[in-house]
Amino acid sequence: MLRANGLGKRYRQRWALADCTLAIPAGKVVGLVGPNGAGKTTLLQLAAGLLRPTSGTLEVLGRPPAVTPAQLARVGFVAQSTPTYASLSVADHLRLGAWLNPRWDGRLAEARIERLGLDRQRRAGRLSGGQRAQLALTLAIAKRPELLILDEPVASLDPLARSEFLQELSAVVAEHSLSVLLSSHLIADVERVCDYLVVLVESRLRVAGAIDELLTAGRSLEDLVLTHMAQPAREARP
Ligand SMILES: Nc1ncnc2c1ncn2[C@@H]1O[C@H](COP(=O)(O)OP(=O)(O)OP(=O)(O)O)[C@@H](O)[C@H]1O
Repeated sequence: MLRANGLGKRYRQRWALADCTLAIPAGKVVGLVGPNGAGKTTLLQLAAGLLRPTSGTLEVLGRPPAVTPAQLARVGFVAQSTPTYASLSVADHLRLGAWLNPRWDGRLAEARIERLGLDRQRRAGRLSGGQRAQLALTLAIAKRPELLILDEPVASLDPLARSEFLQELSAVVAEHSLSVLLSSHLIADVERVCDYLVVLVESRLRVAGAIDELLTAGRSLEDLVLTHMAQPAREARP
């Protein structure tokens, strides 16, 4: 799914992500966790091709990210701000999705919008934050990507919507053997849907591996993550 070698991104003097070497097998549902400012969004944006590395190399699904339209079509990305076009209606977004994406699954998109009870004629700018997030997620899933990258996908959803979204994500993964890379501060959600864990602390990779291999008998995922977060990080430099 993702192979990084000495990957780093620097803003002026500050390394947002430093010296990250990582190989995640395809088909995993990866939970990316870490404290605020640890570099999670930076890693996701590098993987989506929205940022260029300052150092090192990165391959996503075996290729450098977002270099060709074909490669772009293989990856779905929902940013933390769940961007939509404020003046376009829900129906316009679905039409736009169909027009822009070669593998667009219109039936899936329509069914999801129906189930969420979103008014197809309502402009995105008039939706609530959670409804906008659901619309953005619908567009990303209906694109039928091989890899779905989600930056804190459930942060603005109510508890029921969050639970339903995670259930649906698991179903989509099972049905379409999709890889997922998602960041979250909610360890219980990571435990529920993810089978692979990546922990970043202060711009550095702290731990990465299959969750069932990382967890020793009797230890909870929350305990494991908190222990790694609490350990002092080395100085962040490439
Ligand atoms: N455009 C930018 N310019 C300068 N510094 C940035 C920029 N984007 C991120 N940073 C810095 O890079 C570091 C990592 O930020 P990033 O957004 O990747 O963290 P995060 O783990 O996603 O945090 P959070 O959990 O709060 O969303 C932070 O110190 C942040 O201030």
